[in-house]
Amino acid sequence: MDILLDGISHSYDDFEVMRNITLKIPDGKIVCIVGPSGCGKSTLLRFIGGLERPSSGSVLQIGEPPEGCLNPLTYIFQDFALLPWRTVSGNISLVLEDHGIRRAKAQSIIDDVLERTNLSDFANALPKQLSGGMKQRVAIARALAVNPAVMLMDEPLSALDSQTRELLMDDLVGLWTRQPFTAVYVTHNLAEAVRLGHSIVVLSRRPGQIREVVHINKPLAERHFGDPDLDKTQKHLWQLMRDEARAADAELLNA
Ligand SMILES: Nc1ncnc2c1ncn2[C@@H]1O[C@H](COP(=O)(O)OP(=O)(O)OP(=O)(O)O)[C@@H](O)[C@H]1O
Repeated sequence: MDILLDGISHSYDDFEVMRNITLKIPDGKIVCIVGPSGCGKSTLLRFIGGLERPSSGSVLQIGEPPEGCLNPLTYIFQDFALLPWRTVSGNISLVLEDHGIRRAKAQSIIDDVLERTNLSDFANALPKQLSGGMKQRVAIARALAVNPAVMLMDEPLSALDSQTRELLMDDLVGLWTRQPFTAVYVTHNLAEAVRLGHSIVVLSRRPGQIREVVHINKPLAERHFGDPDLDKTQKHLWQLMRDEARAADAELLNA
């Protein structure tokens, strides 16, 4: 299923947040969204997820969700959002219970997503026993369990230290390579964007408008830490963003 954002503009009363965003999220691709603080990245994600409606323009779903999809648009947040009293398995089974899926069918889905996220040995652990990186793996496994059409990822790695972020990026690349998924991935981190994005949308400061969409053709599995091509793209992204980020920073300070 593709998602098309068609001419999205939004204001909160007379506070204009974004202007005329038109963008396609193609099936099976990861689209990263970067831009200075306050340019409307999370707001755009809420529009795609249907949690809020834009003042004008529309979010169109083109085509059918994948077979067995329980929840077409599924969020992954930076704070993991796990229930502390439920085990890893229990946290995943919760989203299946919501859809009336229990017992053997639920167990086979849980086993599959735990295996795909290398969590099989931690099925009975409680969140408090897990590191931040492991908790985020559980959140990813939980999202995969509903076989979403599109994963909406809002700064999913930003609560983690840099080594753990590297490991999780490798995991996401491995997951995508084994079974491509569609994602909109909001991040402040340009290194994440060039490692994970098939395309990277650079927004201007508020009101957020698309400044440029950068496409990266190198397969995800061939992108590595310190890759000179990626470094070049990252520098280009930073050049696009630097002045906007500085202006946005000053704007927030003066608000
Ligand atoms: N419900 C709301 N009511 C009023 N203003 C809002 C609301 N939600 C967001 N905003 C404002 O809209 C602007 C865009 O917010 P948003 O959180 O989407 O930006 P962002 O690009 O994700 O920011 P950051 O990178 O800092 O997370 C901000 O100025 C924010 O204060």
